[in-house]
Amino acid sequence: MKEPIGNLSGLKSSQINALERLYRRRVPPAEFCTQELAARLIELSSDIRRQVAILINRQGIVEYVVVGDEKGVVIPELRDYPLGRRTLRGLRLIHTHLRGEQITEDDLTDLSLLRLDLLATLLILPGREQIMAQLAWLSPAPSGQSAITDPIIPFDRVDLDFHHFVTELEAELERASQSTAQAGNALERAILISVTVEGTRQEAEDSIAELRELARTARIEALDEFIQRPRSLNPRYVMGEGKMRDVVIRALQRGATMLIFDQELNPAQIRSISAMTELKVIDRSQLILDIFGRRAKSLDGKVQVELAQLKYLLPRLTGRGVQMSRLMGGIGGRGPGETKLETDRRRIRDRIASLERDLQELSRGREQRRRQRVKAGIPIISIVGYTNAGKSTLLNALTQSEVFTEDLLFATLDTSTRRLRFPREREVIITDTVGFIRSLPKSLLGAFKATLEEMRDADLLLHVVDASNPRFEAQVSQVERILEELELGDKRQLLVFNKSDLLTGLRKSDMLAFLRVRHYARSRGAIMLSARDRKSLTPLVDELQRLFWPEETAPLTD
Ligand SMILES: Nc1nc2c(ncn2[C@@H]2O[C@H](COP(=O)(O)OP(=O)(O)OP(=O)(O)O)[C@@H](O)[C@H]2O)c(=O)[nH]1
Ligand SMILES: [Mg+2]
Repeated sequence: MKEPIGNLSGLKSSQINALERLYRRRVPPAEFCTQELAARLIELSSDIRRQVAILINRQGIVEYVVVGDEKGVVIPELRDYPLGRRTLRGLRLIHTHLRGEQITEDDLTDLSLLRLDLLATLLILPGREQIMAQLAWLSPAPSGQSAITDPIIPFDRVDLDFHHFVTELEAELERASQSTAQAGNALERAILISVTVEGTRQEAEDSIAELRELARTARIEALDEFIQRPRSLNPRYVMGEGKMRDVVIRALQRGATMLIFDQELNPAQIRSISAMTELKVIDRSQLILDIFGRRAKSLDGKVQVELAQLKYLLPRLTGRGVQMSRLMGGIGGRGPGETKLETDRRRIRDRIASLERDLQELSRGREQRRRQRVKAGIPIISIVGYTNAGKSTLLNALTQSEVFTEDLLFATLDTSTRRLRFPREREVIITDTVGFIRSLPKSLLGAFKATLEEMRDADLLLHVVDASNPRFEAQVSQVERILEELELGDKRQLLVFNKSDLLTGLRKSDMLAFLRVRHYARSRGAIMLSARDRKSLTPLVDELQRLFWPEETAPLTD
């Protein structure tokens, strides 16, 4: 037999038994609550001077009996009724108000956050005997008020065919959330959130624009964006609790399945936000990890990504099971895997240790191959740059090969190495590397280990920039900063401004922006080219030849 939940202290056992018997009640499908049940709730509630709440499922079975205090009642975690992708919980909440008060803001917050089928309060107005009721339900209108509240009326005048009502409401809510979400192959629908106390609004916007790109790469549809720039960060919710709640309600209204934060959340923040909602809560790092997880093809890449994922998750595994599973569930229910999820921290540590051994093994193999190359005395060039700059395309164009390229972030995770032949039997080795991105957490840098090793060996770093990206300056500095961090700042570098074909359009649409790019490129001695146009590569090839074989003055023949 189920027991009542909540504030039972000081209650007589007869009172507890009476509350417990509420679990035996049944409500017919057409009614939201029977007259007798309503009367009983009022009676029990005034006897114990506390609010009493019941949650009834669609079969009319009482699933939870909850006791509050005089002013309110705390709804427990509805573990057996996860929301998942449904728009409504499948539970209605009926509770008593002791002082004849109207439905409160807290009641409406419960309704919105829990996505209840219906919220009803039962009350007796002062000096009256009759049981009164007030009903509220979620509004299907995609914007504006999230709930609709009826006036208080006598219980016996409530005219509601519950089954019909809830079916219609659910269909309407479903339609409303679908109309905001585009049909497509998106795995998830997300609300993007940036909360920052540093930098300008423009910087926050640029960063969230990039987060949108990351989301697109992970096949997540971004439904909406919130940028908050509070004076100080809230330690529990990053933004203020009330604001966080508004965002969550908004997200549920729009049919979102997850919240993505542009800033890294600490474990405590992920926990408190997850306690507020069943939406998945992830941050930029986790999103990047997820993309890496999908994109890693080689054994080496896979091992490194799993390692980075586990290292990221380990300190975050202090929560209860549910939160843990949500954290590790990943996007579209993937991630390091549901089975690993139940394993405890100990097993994760073991796994980390074993992956690290694998990695060492793999790294030894790489080391050997590299040593051979160095011994052969062939110059090595590493192509580096921001993600999506066109690094792989340039490698392909230079070496006439077919490395995978795509207009998504992190198309390349595994390094590929090609030979570029020059006249007179000269050649260099060119390696393609994973793209950089801002706010790349340290734990993720480890995942680039193979790439990094390649870069250490390089005689020259070819820094490729997407000249058509409005944020190219910031991207150049990001890449330079990461290279500094990797202690590669002193390596010889050549700046290449790629996608020059797109600048013709820019010149027409935004002359000033065009001049800015050109000025910047010239002042930095960059080579302009388009990796899509092989003819435009000649200045680069000439320059490489000049750099590696300066004594030769023979003109390039190609
Ligand atoms: N218009 C134009 N598009 C280009 C040019 N070079 C590359 N692209 C496109 O830019 C996108 C990204 O190219 P990739 O070569 O995959 O970029 P990457 O730097 O290797 O990206 P990651 O591997 O994701 O870091 C692709 O859609 C390319 O077709 C260019 O010169 N002009
Ligand atoms: Mg690439």
